[in-house]
Amino acid sequence: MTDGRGETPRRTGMTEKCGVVGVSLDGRDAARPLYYGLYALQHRGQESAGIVTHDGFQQHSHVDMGLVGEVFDEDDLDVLNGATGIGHVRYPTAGSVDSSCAQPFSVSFKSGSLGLSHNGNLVNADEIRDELAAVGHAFTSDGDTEVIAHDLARNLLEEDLVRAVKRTMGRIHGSYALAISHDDTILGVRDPQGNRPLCIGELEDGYMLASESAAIDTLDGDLVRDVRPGELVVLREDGDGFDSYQLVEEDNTAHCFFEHVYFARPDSVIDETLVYEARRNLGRKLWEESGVESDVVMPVPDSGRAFASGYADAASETTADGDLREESDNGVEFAEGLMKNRYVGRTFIMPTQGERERAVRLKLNPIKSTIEGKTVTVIDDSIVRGTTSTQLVQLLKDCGAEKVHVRIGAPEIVAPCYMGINMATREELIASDKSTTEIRDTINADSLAYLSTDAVAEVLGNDRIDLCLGCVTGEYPYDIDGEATDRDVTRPELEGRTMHADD
Ligand SMILES: O=P(O)(O)OC[C@H]1O[C@H](OP(=O)(O)OP(=O)(O)O)[C@H](O)[C@@H]1O
Ligand SMILES: NC(=O)CC[C@H](N)C(=O)O
Ligand SMILES: [Mg+2]
Repeated sequence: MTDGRGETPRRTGMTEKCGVVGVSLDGRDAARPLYYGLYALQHRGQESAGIVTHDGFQQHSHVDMGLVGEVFDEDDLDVLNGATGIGHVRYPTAGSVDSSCAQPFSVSFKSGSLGLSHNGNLVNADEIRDELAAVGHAFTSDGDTEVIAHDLARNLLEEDLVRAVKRTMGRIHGSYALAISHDDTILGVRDPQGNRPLCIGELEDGYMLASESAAIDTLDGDLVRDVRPGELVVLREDGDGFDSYQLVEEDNTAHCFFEHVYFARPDSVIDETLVYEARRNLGRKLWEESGVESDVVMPVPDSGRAFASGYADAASETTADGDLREESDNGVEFAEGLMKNRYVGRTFIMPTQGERERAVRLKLNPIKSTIEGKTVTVIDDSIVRGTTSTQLVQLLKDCGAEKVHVRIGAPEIVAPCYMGINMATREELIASDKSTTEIRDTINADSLAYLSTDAVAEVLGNDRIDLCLGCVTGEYPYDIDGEATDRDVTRPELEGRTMHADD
């Protein structure tokens, strides 16, 4: 058994949330499929990676700081024996940014062993930790994920698996997509509002769970369906199917709309929607709502690409006034005028403003001939701090653009995310205290428009109340101290262990 929990410096500015994966196979070792599954989810977390497997007798674990390709070598994978297991890639949102919070968490207790991978963020982890610590639980981290593992381990001493999970779900509040190993049984759990994604895949010789369907594709599997909000999925032994238990049912979901806008891979299907198509449709809406005639439309790579392609498509059909184009009217030209250095990752969460500004310049370089003397519309998915758009507008003007219009495929981000995405604090968010006109002036654009929140809901096929829109409305689907809510979120009082599953 290996457990390498070394220290490496924090890797910054590249990812925003965690990725989880779990597999149950018919005899074949799970380690390599888990490794490739994590590789497909690398964009969801680059601070640490880990795998826990079970060979029917004992649990094996290898967890370390770094990228998937750095954390595991052939020897590490060779000793992760067993046909079942779970994996995790982390971007920290709660707890320390070091190996003490790297996942999967492992807990051994009287009736077996547990491994737990978590994507999301609990809003009541401290209350539960205090309560469990008071009855003798020793924690090795300050994160929220270990709290879930301990609570479940404790419940498993008194209840069967399904009841124990239900009881834990009654205690934890916030967002969670979990892949859990209980000895050689693999479980998937999604929070009652389905805030973070989790799906089920069928492989040639088994079943798997993954944050995004792209991980299932990587293993040549088929997407079966999303794990439903409030559902527990138990993968059967020997990869022989899965069982489903709807443990909690809520009237409304709170799917994170930003998974579709920015976080997830465009080739993933989340809650039955292909992310690429959603982005293209958001781009089309953006043209309908705020299209502006210009010589050329260009995306801000990477995430702006699908938005710009939808925007340009719509622009080739109708004018900015909504009239059908004449045959002689060529509409607007679509051009990749900004080249991305593929070795620079995501920039918006880099720790200092200086680093973020340098990174944008390092990452994006304009092609002068597509810009000089032209009216340019640049399309991005979002403006967070305004670093990217401020620099881009300047770059394009330096290249001789006559006018620069900026169009954004999401609404203004006015408030932080508490649900597992590392957004800036209110003070850092450019739209938290500025109007769109003031932002336009700050970034020095000739015009600026964002997509409306209603358009987002319409494109994603949800009512507003079924989405988590906290970062754009300032009203959250959870009870968060000091923040407003958009629904009834009364939580049951913490009553120690008197709260029981009722079936
Ligand atoms: O207003 P800002 O604070 O600059 O943040 C917004 C930018 O950050 C993201 O890009 P990022 O570089 O993180 O990743 P991407 O390559 O996937 O677009 C997003 O796509 C915007 O371009
Ligand atoms: N980004 C996430 O989903 C993070 C999971 C967990 N809250 C952690 O910080 O480890
Ligand atoms: Mg970007």
